[in-house]
Amino acid sequence: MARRPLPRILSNGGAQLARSRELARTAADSATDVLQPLITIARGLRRLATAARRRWTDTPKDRRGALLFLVASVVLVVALMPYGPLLAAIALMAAAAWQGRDRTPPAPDGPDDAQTTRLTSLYEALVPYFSIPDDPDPLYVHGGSWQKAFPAYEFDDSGRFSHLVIRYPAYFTDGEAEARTRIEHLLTAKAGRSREYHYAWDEEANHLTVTVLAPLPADLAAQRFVTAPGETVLGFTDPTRVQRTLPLTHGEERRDVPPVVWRTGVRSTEPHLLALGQPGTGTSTLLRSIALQALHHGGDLVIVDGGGTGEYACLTGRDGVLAVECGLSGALASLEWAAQETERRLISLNRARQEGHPPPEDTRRPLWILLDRPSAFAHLAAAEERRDPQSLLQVPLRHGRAAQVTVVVADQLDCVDALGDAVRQHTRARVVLGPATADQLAAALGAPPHTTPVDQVPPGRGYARLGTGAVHRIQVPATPDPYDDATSDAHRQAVLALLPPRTTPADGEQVPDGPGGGPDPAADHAEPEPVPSDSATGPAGAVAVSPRPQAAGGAGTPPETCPEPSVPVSAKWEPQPQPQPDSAVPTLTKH
Ligand SMILES: Nc1ncnc2c1ncn2[C@@H]1O[C@H](COP(=O)(O)OP(=O)(O)OP(=O)(O)O)[C@@H](O)[C@H]1O
Repeated sequence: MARRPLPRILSNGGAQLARSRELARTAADSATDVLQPLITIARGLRRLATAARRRWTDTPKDRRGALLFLVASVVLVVALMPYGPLLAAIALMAAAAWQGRDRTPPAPDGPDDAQTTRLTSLYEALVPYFSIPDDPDPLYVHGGSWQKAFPAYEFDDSGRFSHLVIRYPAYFTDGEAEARTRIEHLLTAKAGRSREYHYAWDEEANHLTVTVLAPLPADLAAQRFVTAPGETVLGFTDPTRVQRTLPLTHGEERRDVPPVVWRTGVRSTEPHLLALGQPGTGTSTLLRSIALQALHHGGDLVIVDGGGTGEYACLTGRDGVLAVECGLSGALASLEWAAQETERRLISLNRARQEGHPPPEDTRRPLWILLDRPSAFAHLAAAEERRDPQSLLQVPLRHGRAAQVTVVVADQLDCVDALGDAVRQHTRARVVLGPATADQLAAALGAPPHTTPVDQVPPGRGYARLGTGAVHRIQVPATPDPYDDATSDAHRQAVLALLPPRTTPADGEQVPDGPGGGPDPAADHAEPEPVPSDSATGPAGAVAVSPRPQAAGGAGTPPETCPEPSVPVSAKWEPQPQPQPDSAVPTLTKH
């Protein structure tokens, strides 16, 4: 079915709203400036009236007559004097202006004692890093003054730094990543490890600006995101690094949140994605979130789950989901079909181009291949002397972009050695979730983040980098498995609402229904059916790989443990330039 574009107000409504709010705020500020004298006099008159009323109530009743007589006499004298009423009005306005003045005490000029102690201790800690014995006029010296070293600082209500500008001597090697990292670690320790900091090095001015980052919202649930076809929201980030915002609902509330949007398709510069993380940090949740968005935009999905824990059962048999595979045979069959389908699309596209026709209809529907923990299959395939399913990703990874085929791989950080070369070289969009060392982040993303990772992070929190772009902090929207008992009801309903309807079964075919409308996990432990060899059958037509429920620990289910790495445990992964036009891709290579 043809899709109509979103109305303009929905596609860029967030930006318009933000602009209108900004205009309203500017207008209110200007009006307040112009009306400030009137506001002051009105406030003073109110204070004078309150004081007069208090005086009247405090006066004993037997003296009120005399007081009233005195006031009446003064009013009479003023009224009879030449220019008396005018002078009285001027005097009243002056008194009101004086009474109505802003009486908030001015902020103290310098830091208080506790703040001075913090600044002094930080200065002393930096001395060994920012001084050399031969410096005739050292900026940093033991017992020296911090005033010249810290030109700007701010503290929060708890007395900790919220913003700090640090000057450093020109001979400090701020171009070296190691030297910077040393300073950043020291500052993180001194300013409090429980928060995240952004470090901006100004190499021209020899200034380092440290800013405390507000925690990313961790309560955003899966929902329909206002995005165009070909755009996938990976998560949400800081407003400073992203211009665009998305309107999100959170219960009754509406918020505009800056997203990290990944673009796929023929014009994408990062057509495939690799998500890494420690176990339980939310990589499967990210894949589920991507799957729901892909289905919403009319994509076809092949899901291969090496974890074998049935986390994608909710997608089985849904419109657009071609297969959800947990066993090795099923994974091999599905990926073989996906590789053939990519080739078929390429041939068809090429033929159409040569004949001067537009791309054929059956090559336009996006095909998504989602692989969770392929490293588990690598181990199993080696044990059974069968083909590693990852080897079948070569064609989709290399040529998928032109054929609207997108590959998303998720695996554990410790199992990165088991990922094939093609996966490492062709996944230019990268996400790392959960705790990770600075080295692991730099190796996986191809560049270190400008913020320090914190020790305790909620699930779904991490970093994302699209190609050679900036490294973003990211929080993945909560998209839990709706069939998991631990999932809250609100989150379950949110995910269920996003699932497409079930595929109408072909004649005689049964799509099993389990509890809660889901598939029966015990219904199929058998090896999958052979894949039709005729790959020219488009996914939009007859389903190439018939939907089947998840195997839950059957003979073909891969082990849940991570396979032994094929190189020593100390093996290190580092970014390596590619010998291709897209050579800036962060690749992970063995040492
Ligand atoms: N973005 C998120 N927001 C809220 N909760 C999340 C988020 N991501 C994951 N979780 C929760 O964290 C737990 C682990 O998530 P998930 O299964 O996606 O992790 P994983 O990295 O795939 O781990 P494993 O490989 O062990 O399955 C689940 O309970 C899930 O609901």
